[in-house]
Amino acid sequence: MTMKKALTIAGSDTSGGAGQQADLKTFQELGVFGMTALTVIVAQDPHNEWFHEVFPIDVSILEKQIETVLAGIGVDAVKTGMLGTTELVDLATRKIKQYDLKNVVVDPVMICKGADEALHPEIAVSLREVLLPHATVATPNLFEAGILSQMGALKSVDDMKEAAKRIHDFGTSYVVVKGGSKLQSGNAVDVFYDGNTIEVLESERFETSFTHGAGCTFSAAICAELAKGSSVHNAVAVAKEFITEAIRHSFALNKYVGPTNHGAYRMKKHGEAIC
Ligand SMILES: Nc1ncnc2c1ncn2[C@@H]1O[C@H](COP(=O)(O)OP(=O)(O)O)[C@@H](O)[C@H]1O
Ligand SMILES: Cc1ncc(COP(=O)(O)O)c(C=O)c1O
Repeated sequence: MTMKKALTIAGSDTSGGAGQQADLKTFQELGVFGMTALTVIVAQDPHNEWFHEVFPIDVSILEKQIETVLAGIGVDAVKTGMLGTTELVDLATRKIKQYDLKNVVVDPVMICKGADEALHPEIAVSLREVLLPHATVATPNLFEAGILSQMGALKSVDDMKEAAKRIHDFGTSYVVVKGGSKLQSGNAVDVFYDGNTIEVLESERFETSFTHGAGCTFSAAICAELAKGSSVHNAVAVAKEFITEAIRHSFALNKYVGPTNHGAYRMKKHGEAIC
């Protein structure tokens, strides 16, 4: 059996719960061979949960990494995470077009959990006009969907539906707007739009702040399922189940950071005790 392959073009989260570390763990858990192209390195102040420093890498180095994978190996699906600068957004898009990639998941990361301001507000324009037209699936969170759709703060499921439609209009085939724990709702609500029908995806919502990397994990699960040949509808359904179990069993690394548990979905499926 040939193993399916997925590439993440994303940042490094040194603490291991988000970014390409989360993506690789998720690919592995879902039985897909993961590869990486590093865009930025994120360092957090260990004594201040709100402070993030982002160090973008040189565009030519990202290009060499992407070429290593796309020219030398090939992929069944690709996802983008934190891209950090307009130059890195442009390069990632150019490569997606050059290699005519089909299963492209764009997680338009503009913010780290806990913050309330975009890390790189200037990349909104290139995400909207350059990258999103080439996305098979886009997975903005509530904040990112508000910026990309130019609707400002989204406060209701109806706002999320409108934002999903506007983002679809940029050329993205499928859009998932993640309400997560930001939306005032009893459940964890996401909105899924396929260009025709809007579906509201609801799951149990956990009272926890240990959701570091939830969005990365969710989009990586979609990417892994697409790599294995799933339809987008099925891939999103598996990803929702994957992230629900991962958050149900999330845990603290220290008093600030708690990642999701990437092994929980597999352990539950195999009837194993979840640790
Ligand atoms: N507290 C929670 N309980 C259950 N599901 C959650 C919770 N927080 C987020 N989710 C789910 O995790 C996924 C990622 O959402 P979110 O955390 O909002 O993304 P991001 O990390 O991009 O901000 C979504 O499917 C969302 O509904
Ligand atoms: C490299 C990187 N990408 C993405 C994110 C976004 O993480 P989340 O999935 O919690 O939104 C972070 C957050 O710290 C990060 O460090």
